[in-house]
Amino acid sequence: MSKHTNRRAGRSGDANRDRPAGGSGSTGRPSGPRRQDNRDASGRTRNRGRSGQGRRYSASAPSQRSRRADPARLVAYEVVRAVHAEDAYANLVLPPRLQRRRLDRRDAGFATELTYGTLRGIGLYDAVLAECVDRPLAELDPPVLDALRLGAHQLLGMRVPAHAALDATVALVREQIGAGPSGFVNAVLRRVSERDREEWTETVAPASGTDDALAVRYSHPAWIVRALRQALVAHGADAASLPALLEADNAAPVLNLVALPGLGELSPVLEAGAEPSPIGPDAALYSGGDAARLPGVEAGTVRVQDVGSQLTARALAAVPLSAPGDTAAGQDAAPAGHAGRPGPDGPSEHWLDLCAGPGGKAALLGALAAQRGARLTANEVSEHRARLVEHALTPVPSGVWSVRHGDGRQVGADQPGAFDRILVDAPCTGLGALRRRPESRWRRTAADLVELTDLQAQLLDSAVAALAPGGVLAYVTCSPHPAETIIQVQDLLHRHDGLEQLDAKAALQAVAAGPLYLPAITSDAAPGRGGPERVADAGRLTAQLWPHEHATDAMFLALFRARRT
Ligand SMILES: C[S@@+](CC[C@H](N)C(=O)[O-])C[C@H]1O[C@@H](n2cnc3c(N)ncnc32)[C@H](O)[C@@H]1O
Repeated sequence: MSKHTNRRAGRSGDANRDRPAGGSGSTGRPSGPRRQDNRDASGRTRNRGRSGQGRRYSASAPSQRSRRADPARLVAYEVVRAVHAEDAYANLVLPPRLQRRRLDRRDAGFATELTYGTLRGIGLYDAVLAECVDRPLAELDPPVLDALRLGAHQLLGMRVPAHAALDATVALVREQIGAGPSGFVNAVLRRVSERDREEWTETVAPASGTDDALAVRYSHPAWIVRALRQALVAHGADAASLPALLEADNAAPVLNLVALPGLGELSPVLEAGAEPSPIGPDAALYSGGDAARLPGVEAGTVRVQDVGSQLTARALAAVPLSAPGDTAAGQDAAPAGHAGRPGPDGPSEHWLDLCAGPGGKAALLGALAAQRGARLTANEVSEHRARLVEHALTPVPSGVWSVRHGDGRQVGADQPGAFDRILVDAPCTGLGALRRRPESRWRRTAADLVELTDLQAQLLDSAVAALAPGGVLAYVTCSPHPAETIIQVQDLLHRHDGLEQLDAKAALQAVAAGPLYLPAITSDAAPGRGGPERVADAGRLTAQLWPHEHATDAMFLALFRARRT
């Protein structure tokens, strides 16, 4: 037993469940029943106010009634609770709560970092807390556990001075949960504050450890650590960069912006303090806080969008189609100067975004289509997200685009051979965008892969059916998982002889504003489906971006052209 385990707070079998061991720091006893169901019918945890609905504590010990939760920490607490008790998404519930509490920019920044950092860091913080509490964390009241996690992040992730982190968290617990647990929380956080982050990390997850230790150290589920290791190898990257990738997942991403081609202006955004992106054309990086105040953002002509996403959409728009009579297009993916412009007599191109919601890539494709004289159909299965796509496309001239609300798997049957360029930005595990969705790593399971890869394959088959002869298909995921990327591509080529794979690395580099590091995949690293060379070697022509390498989401791109027979 480590030095710390015998100083754990709270004793098994203690009559007062959330009371710290040894009594030090205890500020009161629970006044309500010892254990009751503490969730209401909607899954919300309640500890105050209603009889028969969970543990109740006195709101505050008399001597401490004046100490209130500060609004920034209260917002973070409410959001973390909503994520855990109601399956809410932090990025959706945080902004309205920041507004409701009227937090100024500084406090809003603090609340955001506290919320997101706590949610990302739960793996490490729970391992630390488990060293400080003498019962399984699952036995703690969920609101108390969340308050401890918020305290741990302030102490170990935000370098808030220990006295401030403790006082403020204890005041929050006293106000929101009750005086009894506040003593317990105080005692546990004191134990946490006895070591800094490095010391705690070495204690709970030694650096020389296995993938399981890496999982704790970098606060990822172990199955995701293993999947990301496999993904790095499969995509030709260095497996030794795994810690850097995991660390990048834990950093708040800098805001990425794009000025829609022909519609938005980047220079006012740069004048407002944004930096030009080194790799995205007409793209900028902004660390100055609320993007809504930047010129063009409210009008939707400048949009918040990951630069990796931007590049994949631009690559699809730029690759040449093959013209009638052109049978030797090969893997040429260099952009044609006038790709997509209507020929003197021919009809304009028709583009399809098969899985368009919420509309980030559709907006960029719509703007590019408008410049090229092409039309865009943006399809989305969810009605709510289809409305978001319409909203995203509002700045694009109305004759250019239309939104289709329906299952993408039907489009191939409904409109065979109708589209010249198709984007399949498929629903995926999102393992490449973990930094953006702080709670998602804890919600996903390896079992999700089965359903998602099946859906991806069906959407791809539909897209192939909807592709015109000579037309181009882009398959994009925000996951580098081999099953969702290279293996999915191999299976697609296996099913469709008429597809010719294009060089996605070349296509991505051709549209980028600066050099991209896109390592070659050696055949021994490629995950195997075997089969003919065009299938077995399919990974070689795909492109994978990485957060730790390109400061983008881990976007995957594969490109195909429908052969003319
Ligand atoms: C990765 S997101 C697309 C992101 C989008 N391209 C963007 O840049 O904003 C995948 C989308 O596919 C949608 N989707 C899921 N199943 C679908 C289906 N069967 N047909 C069409 N869309 C589907 C989801 O609702 C989700 O909006």
